[in-house]
Formats: sequence, C-alpha cells, structure tokens
Amino acid sequence: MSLSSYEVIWKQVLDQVEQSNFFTEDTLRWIKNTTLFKIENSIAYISYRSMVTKTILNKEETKNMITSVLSEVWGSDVTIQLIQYKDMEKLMPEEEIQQRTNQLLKCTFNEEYTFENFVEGKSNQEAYAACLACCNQRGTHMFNPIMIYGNSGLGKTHLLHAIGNYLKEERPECNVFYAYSGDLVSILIDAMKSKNVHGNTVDKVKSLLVQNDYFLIDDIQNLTRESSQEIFFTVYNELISRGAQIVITSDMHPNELNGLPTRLVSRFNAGLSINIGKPEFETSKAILKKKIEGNEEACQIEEEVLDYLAQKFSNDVRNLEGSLNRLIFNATLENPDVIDINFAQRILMNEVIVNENDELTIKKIKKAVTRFYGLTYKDIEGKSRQKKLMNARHVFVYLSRELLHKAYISIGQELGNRDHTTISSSYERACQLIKNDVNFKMAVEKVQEMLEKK
Ligand SMILES: Nc1ncnc2c1ncn2[C@@H]1O[C@H](COP(=O)(O)OP(=O)(O)OP(=O)(O)O)[C@@H](O)[C@H]1O
Repeated sequence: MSLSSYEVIWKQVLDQVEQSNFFTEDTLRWIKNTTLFKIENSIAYISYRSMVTKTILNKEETKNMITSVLSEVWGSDVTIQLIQYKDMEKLMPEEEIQQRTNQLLKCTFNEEYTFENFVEGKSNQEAYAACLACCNQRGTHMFNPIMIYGNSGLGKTHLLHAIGNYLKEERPECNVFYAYSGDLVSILIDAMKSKNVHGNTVDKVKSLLVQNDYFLIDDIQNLTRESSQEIFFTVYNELISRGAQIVITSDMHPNELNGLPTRLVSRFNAGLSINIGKPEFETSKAILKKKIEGNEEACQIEEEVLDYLAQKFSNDVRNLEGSLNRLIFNATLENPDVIDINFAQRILMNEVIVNENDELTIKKIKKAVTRFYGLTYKDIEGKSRQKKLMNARHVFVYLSRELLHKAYISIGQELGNRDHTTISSSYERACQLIKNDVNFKMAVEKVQEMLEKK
C-alpha cells in the first residue's frame, strides 16, 4: 500500500476521533500531529514529533480509542506501535532492506585476473595449485581455510579473483563471495547502523554470507575492528560447519597477525598456510612476456631489457608491470625503433636511483622492524626471550649488517647495549633462519620493502 493510501486512512481515523468528542481540543491538536506510516503484520506504526504527543498516545484510554477506530477503518484488528518521526527511516519495508543488503554484498571479479593469466613459478606454484584445486573439489574441502600470505604485489588478489572467475565459468551454481577485508568491515558497519523494526541488517548480512560455497577474503590483516571481528568469527564458524571453502590472503603469516584475536588466528592455522614469494628471475621475465603477449609487433622490446626489468623490479609484480608500462608509454612518445637497454635505463633511471640513494640509517631499520612486529623500542632493546622479540632482533641485526655494513658493536649499542658476540650470533642465526624458515625470510623482505618505500 502506498504512503498516500495510509494518509487517507489516517485522515478518516482522525476525523472520526474528532467527531466522537472524546478528547479536549488541546489533546486533539497533539493527536493530529501524527502520521500513520504503515501497517504491517497487524501492527500500525504511528509516528509522532513531540514527547507530549507520545505521552498522550501512550495513555491507556487514548490508545484504546484510536486502536478501535483504526481497526474499524482498516477492516481488521491492529495494535499500535509508536515511533519517533526521525526514526521513520528505520521502518524501511522488508524488500528494501533485502535489496540494500544484496547491494552491499554484490561482488564482481576482475576479468583480467584469471588462472590462465597467472604465471606460475617456484615462488607461487603451491598457492596457484591450492587455489585451482579447491575450485574443483566437491564435498568436504581438504584444506580449510587456505591462507595465502606474502608481501605486497605478489599475486594474492589475482588468485582470489581467479577462483571467482573460474567458478563463475565452470561451476555457475556455486555462490561465491569475495571482499577486501576493509570493504567487509564497511559492509558490517553499515549493516550495524541500519537496525530497524524487522531486526537488524547485520542478521540479514550474516544469513546471506553463510550461504556461500566459497568465501574469499583479501588482506585479512585489515579486519581490525573488534565488532567486525565478532561478526566475522560467527560467520566463519558457520561457513566451516556448512562445508564452505574459505580462502584468505594476508601480508603475513597468521601467527604474525597482531591485530586479530587468537581464537581467529588459531582457526586460520587449522587449515593450509602457503607463502607466496617474490618471483624468481625467470618467472618475472615470463610475467613480462605475458603482459606484452599479442602486442610484440607494436612494442618491440629487446630481451636484455626484460632481463634488466626482471632483475630490478621483481620485489613487487606491480612495480614490474609499472616499469614495463612506463617504457611502453615513453616509447609511444619518442617512437624509438626498438626499446633497448639504453632507452630503458634512461627512462627508468630515476626509479632505480631513488631506491639506491635513499639515505638509510640504523634508526630507520629499527623503526621499520618494530613497526612490522608491532613492538616498542623498549621491547626490542629489553631482555625478554619471547620468540617474536628474538626474531625481531635477528631481523634488525641482519638488515643492519647487510644494508649498512654496521659493526657488531654499534648494532649492539642500538639493542640495549648488547655485546658484540651476542650480535654476531644473532647475525648467524638470522642467516640460518633465512634459509630454513619461510616466515622469517618473509619478515626480512617485508621490512626491507618498508625501508625502500620511505
Ligand atoms: N604470477 C603472476 N602472474 C601474472 N601476474 C601477476 C603475478 N603475480 C602478480 N601479478 C600481477 O601483479 C599485480 C599485483 O598483484 P596482486 O594485486 O594480486 O598483489 P597482492 O599480492 O594481492 O598485493 P597486495 O597485498 O598489495 O594487495 C596484478 O596486476 C597481478 O595481475
């Protein structure tokens, strides 16, 4: 029924109430200052603007009188619920909430990010294989969740979208949800705000989320709000018990996720965690070749240039692509016969030099390490032998040696005056860990990357 039909009904009710001479003129004036917003499930929602009206309408005799007239005009029994005028939007019709919720949860996949466009190499083949395998698994999923972690720009988002695109094509019957965790937080906050008389949009969002067969969450480290974590936790458990496949990406190993509650982290650890590393030289070259595939005629690039890019920019595939794009763009301006090494070095000179010349100090390394591990200087300088603190110290010592060639004595001074033999053992330990512990290696790379960005 439209709003204007309710207006007609309400006018009839008010006219009859007035004619009954039941109320004084004063009281009647307050009563007339109301609106019938809608009637749903035999509840008539009446909005008021002032507290005086509310008090009058809440009196037993007034309420009974209005209820009986309204029931008669409406044609069946109703009960009255009062609602403040400014809260009327909370009375959105059920369908509208549903539409809004669906809108919130709509997700699209980048069509460029497919399994075919993903170049496999040693650094990412496990992640690639796990993502592809989970798409074809029916029934119980062997590894749940699959957690892919690694530094920025190494293809984590690409793989999640590849899952989405693949399922859309090969198994269209599957419900797939993808969200960047920051967006998921916004969705949940938005849902929490729109409470209404039918309940809470959060409940709707939850009930829709748990119906998915695949639940893909990107950059989980940004799920930092406690209220969202709470909802996520419930949804997560429900999805697992329903047998949905969860795939999560993160920029660090679950154990290093400082902002997330332990109960979530321990659930992530129950599945399969796979590191995605920076591409090796050959993979970087293959990625570059893939990007120019089909355009070789238009942009002729010498092999030596691809070697140069693969060597200089493979820390982050985004940078690798960016440097290639920059060369191609400049080639369209200058029109060289071929993109050779001289051309490439001239165009990209600034980008490489920025990294090489950025003044790096031992303090900057300390700052980056503590920020990465979520520690204070006091923690890292202190005596605690907790694994995380020990690792942070090893990373600090290793990078101070490798990047600045600092003497053990000066590194020790920065670490609460530790003596040089402790620092030298710490350096040796770091070298061992880099070889044997992928998480430690990643931490070193991550901190180094943080330093390069400064
Ligand atoms: N192995 C690969 N093959 C082809 N393209 C790749 C590969 N790895 C990364 N890329 C490309 O590099 C770019 C960055 O990748 P992506 O956005 O997936 O990184 P990410 O690991 O999710 O980074 P972040 O943590 O910053 O979100 C994308 O354009 C992606 O297509």
